[in-house]
Amino acid sequence: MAQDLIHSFETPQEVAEAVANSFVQLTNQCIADTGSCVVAISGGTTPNTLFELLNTDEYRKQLDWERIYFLWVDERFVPQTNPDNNFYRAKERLFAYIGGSSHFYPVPTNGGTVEEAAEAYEKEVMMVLRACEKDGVDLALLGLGDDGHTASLFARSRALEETSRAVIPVTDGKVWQRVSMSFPFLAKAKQVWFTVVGESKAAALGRVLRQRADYADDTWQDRIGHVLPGAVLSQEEVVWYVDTAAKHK
Ligand SMILES: O=C1O[C@H](COP(=O)(O)O)[C@@H](O)[C@H](O)[C@H]1O
Repeated sequence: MAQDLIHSFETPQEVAEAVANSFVQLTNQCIADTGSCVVAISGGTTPNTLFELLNTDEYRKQLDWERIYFLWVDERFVPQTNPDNNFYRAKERLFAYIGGSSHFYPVPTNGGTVEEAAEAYEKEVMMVLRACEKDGVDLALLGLGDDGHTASLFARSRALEETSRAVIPVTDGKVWQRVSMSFPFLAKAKQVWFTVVGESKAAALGRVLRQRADYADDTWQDRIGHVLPGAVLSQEEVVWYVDTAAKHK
């Protein structure tokens, strides 16, 4: 039976500090056990504070940057110079500073079509996993939209019908065309952590947590179509880092 472990904090800053501390512990343990740690980072603005924290002296020196491989859970199909691009935000806050000592793999969005970008990114993701001798990411750091979407997997999207591909183009999501890791792929993540902050998320978080409790005995496949995307993943344990404003309802 799947279980949700919910860590609540007063402020978004405290949430980010808790995630950063767990991130240090998990990546170091994973590297000690397997020689590497493959992390898939959420899109959106919520991870901004985490990126900034990881780029402080305190955290920079606690992380084994050369053995952490950063992938993106999802990306908006806009050039990497566009402030709406998820990699752009992470680069401005973290990767431009960490530079050569880290391995990071942004989604290729600077040309071609969204379908080509998804195909190319899937190959890259598989190449990283092969090199690290893993069949899924060690950690998926996810967020939650006001509408209950996670990654770029939206309720009623065709993307939810995917059964085999790891990375897919999403052309029926919101605002942009997008590239996203699929549920079949995210279902193989060893650890799943959600970070959810702000009052605008309260209604979606409340619904998602209720659905997760109602469907706790169901597989992720059986949940599709019945629950919001944030309630689909059914790893044995899913960890939530939330602030008071998001947990309010
Ligand atoms: O579009 C997206 O939205 C969610 C939430 O974004 P945020 O800006 O509220 O943090 C995000 O988790 C997802 O990865 C992203 O593509």
